[in-house]
Amino acid sequence: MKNIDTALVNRKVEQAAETAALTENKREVLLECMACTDYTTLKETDSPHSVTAFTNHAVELTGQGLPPVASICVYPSLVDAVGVALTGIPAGSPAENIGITAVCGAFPSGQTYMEVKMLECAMAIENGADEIDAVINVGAMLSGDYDLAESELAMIREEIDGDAVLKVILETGSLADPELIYRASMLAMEAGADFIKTSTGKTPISATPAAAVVMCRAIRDFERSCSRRVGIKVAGGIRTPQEAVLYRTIVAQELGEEWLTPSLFRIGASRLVDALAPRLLSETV
Ligand SMILES: O=C[C@H](O)COP(=O)(O)O
Repeated sequence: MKNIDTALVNRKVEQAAETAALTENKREVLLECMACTDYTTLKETDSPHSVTAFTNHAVELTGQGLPPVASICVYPSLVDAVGVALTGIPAGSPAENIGITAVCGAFPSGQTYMEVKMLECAMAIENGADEIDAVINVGAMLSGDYDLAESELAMIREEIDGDAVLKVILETGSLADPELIYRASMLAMEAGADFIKTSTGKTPISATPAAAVVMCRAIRDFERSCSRRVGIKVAGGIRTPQEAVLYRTIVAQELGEEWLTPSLFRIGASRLVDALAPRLLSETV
């Protein structure tokens, strides 16, 4: 078990906060945060009609000169509605690059049969999902049954094969212990995750800067030992441009500027775009 120096993690967060404060009003930084956002709607009230309007809004923002978000993130049953809303985008439009993320595997609890989880992933992909966000077996992690947690993720990886990007949600607020967050990060990457993601956004504690630092350290160690780059997605409770810039700064500080691309860094958020877009459109930054 890796020993995590919590005092060092806290110093890293403070250091990132100081750097972030210098860049949080820079237009190019905010544009980059927008391009790395998985624009998310995960509400019990969502419907084909509401996610169509949600998707159209993201597309319209590109027409006003803002970058396309990385993906639209929805429940699996709404993937096809997003797909329909995205078809018909003229070739060459920046909005063409918007992907579709489906939260799968009995999101957010993950508490169902493996067969159901795998079927849900397969159906989401069949309906047009490019990316799957699936939660780790948090109960298994907390009970010390790490082999079970890893083998379940490996089964999901095998099910989706190379047909979609796999983001594994660690639910860091529930794992709480930094050493357990590090271990969960490592086993998710060993099971084949393309990204590790902090949280579902459905628990009392979601993304925290300290958890992001620990995950970045695991990503760095994993790359050193396995020569594979894994992305990080921070998600849950991120509403303001300042928060987004803090996470971006943590990623740059811990992993390097080369991680600041949608293929290695995502911000999962339902409200961030509504805060970023007016500022960027009013050109006050
Ligand atoms: O996966 C993304 C999260 O559910 C988004 O959480 P949020 O609604 O707090 O932004």
